[in-house]
Amino acid sequence: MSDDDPETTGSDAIDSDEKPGFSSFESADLADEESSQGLFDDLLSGEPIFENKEVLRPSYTPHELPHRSDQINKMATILVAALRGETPSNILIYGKTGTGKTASAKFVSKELESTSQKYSVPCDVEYINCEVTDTQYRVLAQLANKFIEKNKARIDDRIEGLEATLTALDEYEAAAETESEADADQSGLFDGIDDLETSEASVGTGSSTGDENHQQTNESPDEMEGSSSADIERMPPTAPGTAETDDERLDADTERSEAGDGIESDDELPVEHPLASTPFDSREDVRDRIAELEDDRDSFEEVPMTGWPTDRVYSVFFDAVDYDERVVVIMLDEIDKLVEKSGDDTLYNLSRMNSELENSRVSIIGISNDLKFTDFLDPRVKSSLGEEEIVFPPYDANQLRDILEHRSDVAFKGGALSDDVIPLCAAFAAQEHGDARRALDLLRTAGELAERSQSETIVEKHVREAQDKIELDRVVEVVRTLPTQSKLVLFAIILLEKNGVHSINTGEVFNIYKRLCEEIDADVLTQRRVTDLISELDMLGIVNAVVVSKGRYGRTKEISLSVPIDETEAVLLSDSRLSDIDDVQPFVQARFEN
Ligand SMILES: Nc1ncnc2c1ncn2[C@@H]1O[C@H](COP(=O)(O)OP(=O)(O)OP(=O)(O)O)[C@@H](O)[C@H]1O
Repeated sequence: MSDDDPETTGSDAIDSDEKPGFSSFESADLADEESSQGLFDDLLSGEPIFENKEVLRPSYTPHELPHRSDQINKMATILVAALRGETPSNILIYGKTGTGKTASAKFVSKELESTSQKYSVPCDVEYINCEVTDTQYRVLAQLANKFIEKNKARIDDRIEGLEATLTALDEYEAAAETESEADADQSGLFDGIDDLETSEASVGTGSSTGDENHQQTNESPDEMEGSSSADIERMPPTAPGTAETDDERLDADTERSEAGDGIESDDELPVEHPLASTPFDSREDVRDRIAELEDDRDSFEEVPMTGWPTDRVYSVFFDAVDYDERVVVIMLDEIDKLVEKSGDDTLYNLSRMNSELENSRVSIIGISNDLKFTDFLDPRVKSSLGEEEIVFPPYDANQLRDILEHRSDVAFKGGALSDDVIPLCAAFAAQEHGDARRALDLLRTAGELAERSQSETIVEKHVREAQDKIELDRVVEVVRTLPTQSKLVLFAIILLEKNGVHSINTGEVFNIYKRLCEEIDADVLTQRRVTDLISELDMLGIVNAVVVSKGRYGRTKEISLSVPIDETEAVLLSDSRLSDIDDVQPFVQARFEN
């Protein structure tokens, strides 16, 4: 069938349906074709620069991670314990943003899961981004629900397997019965002298059956066993009787009968009783187990995203993890955000779980770009979590070049990059702090800018423009999402700078800030709190605040703006609460003049 078929059918159906709306839409289409202004034509006609832009996006997980083999190997050496059924040490991964921590950890966990499947060792890896899931309740609820889901899926698989066993058992018994009947018929056919007792015995599991068969075929018991074993080996165990002769079937039954109670134990005999390699003795046992599993499945109650007491959530999570024998690796990315937002209770609970778990074992991988976050941890949590530490150093320009070259082969059309583009992107990102994400962003943005300007190749100019654009986008985003109080503090600094004040100090900022608050009826924070907000702006890279000593007058902060003043002011004024503040300009000016 061609791809076009459904479309053709679709439009036919529309016509015959006599829907005036659709018909006129179709004719409008034709009209548009003629009257099109070519808005998109020009853009489409330019040879696109990208072959596959997606590989430059942060969401893309690369198959190779150049310059991270040491860290990846170290993680693998620690986590291999999980594949041996042991508990791997907890790992803390540190490194600045964009140094490949998440990508490497995800790569290793993917390998771990696939190897565990290959060797049928139960091992689960769960990834949680604590920037999004930042409270103990949410972390535990998310983990609980993931494990409940996994448990349910495993239970369903098991039930399916047990139901298949029951079906096999039905078939097996039906086949056995048919053979016994055939046996009875044949006994009659042969010479009509077999006594009733013998043919009855062949229906059941009596050990005389074999002798009966041997008599029927006039073969010695030894010859009989030899030929039947070979034939049985070719038979599928779940479908007895499909490809075998009646004699072979009888032979198989004979063997089973000799093994006692219908369950085969002889290794040489491949047609097994469906329960032979199971822990079950009877159909009833299997049914009981299915009912038990169904009860288990129904007993799992998903945790709502709010509303339960945390200890209940923990207990559901605990039971869900311990339901099966397995090693569980919990990966907490941006773990510092979790500690910052809600303390170290979650980590405390997770790290002491192993002493209480009966079936499973838990190991934690924490990922952080804040090297100091462990200072806020309870010493017990700190030592348990940091059993192994792996540091991801920033990439240097050469390493970033390698990373970009790997990606650009797939991302761009041949010849789309001029020679200096990758080195420049790498150099810019290395200057920043060796951030591969930034380098990839730069390359992608440079490509987009080149595409937009209908250029056939990306050149140095595009990279520089991309650098400015990314920086501005970042500032705009950071400023736009600041809380109102921080916006007011920042606006105070902007007004001071605009009025030519250099070496701005906290007192000056506070005075203007106070005035601005009054203008828009906002609460006025204390000077100490305003000092904290200035430090936060400094950390975000929006202002630069250096502490300078003023001799016997003590120390003070000198503040200056680190971002483009006009664009930042424009973003602040786009906030509806702050937009009136423009009017206070004369007032601010007046304060400087006296
Ligand atoms: N060695 C590498 N090879 C290829 N791509 C890499 C490498 N290191 C990082 N990257 C890419 O850089 C981007 C950022 O990497 P990643 O998310 O792993 O950084 P991170 O250290 O976890 O940063 P953050 O702390 O900000 O989360 C991703 O797109 C990733 O694919």
